Amino acid sequence: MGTRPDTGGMRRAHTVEQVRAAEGELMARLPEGALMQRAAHGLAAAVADLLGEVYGARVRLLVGPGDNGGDALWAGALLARRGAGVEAVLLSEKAHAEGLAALRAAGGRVVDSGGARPDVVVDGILGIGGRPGLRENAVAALADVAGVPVVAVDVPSGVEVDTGRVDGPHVRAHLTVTFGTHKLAHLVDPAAEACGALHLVDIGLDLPEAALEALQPADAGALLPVPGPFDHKYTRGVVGVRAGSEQYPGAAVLCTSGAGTGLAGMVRYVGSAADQVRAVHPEVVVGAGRVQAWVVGSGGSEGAAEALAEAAADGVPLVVDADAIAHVRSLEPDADVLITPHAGELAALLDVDRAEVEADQLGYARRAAADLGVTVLLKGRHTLCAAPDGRVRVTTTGTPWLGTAGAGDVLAGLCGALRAAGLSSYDAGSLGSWLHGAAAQLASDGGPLVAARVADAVPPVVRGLLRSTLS
Ligand SMILES: NC(=O)C1=CN([C@@H]2O[C@H](COP(=O)(O)OP(=O)(O)OC[C@H]3O[C@@H](n4cnc5c(N)ncnc54)[C@H](OP(=O)(O)O)[C@@H]3O)[C@@H](O)[C@H]2O)[C@@H](O)CC1
Ligand SMILES: Nc1ncnc2c1ncn2[C@@H]1O[C@H](COP(=O)(O)OP(=O)(O)O)[C@@H](O)[C@H]1O
Ligand SMILES: [K+]
Repeated sequence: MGTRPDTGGMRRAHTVEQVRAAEGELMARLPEGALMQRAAHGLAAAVADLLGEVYGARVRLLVGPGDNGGDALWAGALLARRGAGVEAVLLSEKAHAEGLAALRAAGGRVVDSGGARPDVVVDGILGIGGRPGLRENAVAALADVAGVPVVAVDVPSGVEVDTGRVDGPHVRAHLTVTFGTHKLAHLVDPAAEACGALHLVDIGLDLPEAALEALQPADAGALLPVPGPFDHKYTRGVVGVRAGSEQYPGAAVLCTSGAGTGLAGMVRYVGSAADQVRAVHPEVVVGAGRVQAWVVGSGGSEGAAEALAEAAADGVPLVVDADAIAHVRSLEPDADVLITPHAGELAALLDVDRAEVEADQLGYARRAAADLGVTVLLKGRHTLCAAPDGRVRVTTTGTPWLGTAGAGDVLAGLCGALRAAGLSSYDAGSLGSWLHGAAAQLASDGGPLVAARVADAVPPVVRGLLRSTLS
C-alpha cells in the first residue's frame, strides 16, 4: 500500500517517472477514473477544511489542459454540491471533459477571469505533466486573485517537479494537496517554499524506493546513539574539534558546544582558542589525542588548510566546515568526509555563482557528492544531505531565526559528535541537521535566538525523542 499521509514514518518523495509507473500499475486494476475520484475527494475535503464553511463560499478554479485541471473540476463539482459557488476559469483550449461536465451538472459555472473576489483559489493549471513556467493568461488570472489563499493541486503550477527549481512564473500556494506520495518539489527549495503547507492524500499507490527522504521524529529517534549499560566515554566515541582562530575564537566555543551536547563520550579541542573553550566548557579535553572523528574548519581562517591536513593524518572520519571546505580536494580519495557548506561555500568550491547553487540545490548537492566522493550537507532553509552513492535526505525542521551567526559552527560540532558515536556520515549529517533544526525551534519558540542557545536545546530535544521512542 502507498505512502501514508503526513503523520508517522519517514516522509518520502518520488520522481514523476516513479509516480507515473505506480499510477499506471494501479489504474490497470481499477475502474476508469477511480484514481482521479480519490484525488478529487481528498482535494475537496482539504479545500473544505480551509474554508471552514463550504455553503455560500466562493471558489475559483484555475483550470489547465490536463488531468491536474480534471482534479480541480471534479473537486469543484463536489464543493458545488455542498453549496459553494464554484467558478472555473479555463486557461487552455482543452479542459478535462468529464470534469467540466460534472462541474456544470453540479451548478458550477465557467467564467472569464476577473469578477468578484473569491474566498479561495484552486490551482489546477499544471501538475506533474507541467513544464516550468506559466503562460501569460495564467499569470494574468493569478494576478486577478492576488492575496486570495491558493490551494495548489498536486504541485504549485510552474515549478519544476523533479528538481525543485523555479525558473519562471509559478504559483505561490497557501496549501498544496498532493496525491500518493510527495514529489521532490514539495521538499526541495526554492519550490518547497512555494508549496505552503503540505497535505498528502493516500490514493493507494505501491511505490518503489524513494528518491528523497525527510526524517520524521520517529526516524530521528531510531538513529540516535544511546549508551548501553557497559558503555564508557571512549566506547561512546571521542570527537575532536580543530576550529577557531585568533580572529574567530568564538567559533571554537560554539563548535565545541555542538560537539558537547552529550551525544559523544568526550570532546577534545586543538587550536588557538583553548583558553576560551576551557572557560565555557570545562569538560573539554585540550590537546591532541585519539579521536573517532575530527571536526575541522569552523572559524579556522588561514589556519584551516593546516588544521585539515593534521586532522586527516589520523585517518579517522572528518566533518569539514567553513574555511576548511575549500581544501577538501587535498584529502585522500578514500577519506570518509562530510562537508557542511552553505550555498556560498559550495559555490566557491565548485567555482560557480552562489545564485546558481541556490536555484538548483538538489542538483549541486548531488553532483558535488558524486564528483568529490564526499557526503555533502548543503545548509539552507531545507538543508540537504547528499551521499556519494546518490541517496539524499532533506531537513524540514528549523526556523528562519536559525539564520544567525555561529549556528553553522554548532551544527558542525553536533555532526562530528554523531560521527564519533558511530553513525555514518550520511546519518550523522542528516540527523545532526534534524536535531539542530528541532533545537532551534525549541530555543526560538517563535522569537529570536543566538547560536549558543541552539546547542543548549539539543539535550531536551533528544530527551523528548527518547521518551516518545520508549513510550
Ligand atoms: N495519472 C494519474 O493516475 C493521476 C493523476 N492525477 C492528476 O493528474 C496530474 C497530471 O496530469 P497530466 O499528466 O494530464 O498533466 P498536467 O500537469 O495536468 O498537464 C499537462 C498538460 O499541460 C501542458 N503543459 C505543460 N507545461 C505547460 C506550460 N508550462 N504551460 C502551458 N501548458 C503546459 C501539456 O502540454 P504538452 O506537453 O502536451 O504540450 C499537457 O497538455 C497530476 O499532477 C494529478 O493532479 C490525479 O488525478 C491522480 C491520478
Ligand atoms: N531561513 C532559514 N531557515 C532555516 N534555517 C536557516 C535559514 N537560514 C540559515 N539557516 C540555518 O542556519 C545555519 C547557518 O549556518 P552558517 O551559514 O554556516 O552560519 P555561520 O557560518 O554563521 O555559523 C545553517 O544550519 C542553516 O541551515
Ligand atoms: K497545480
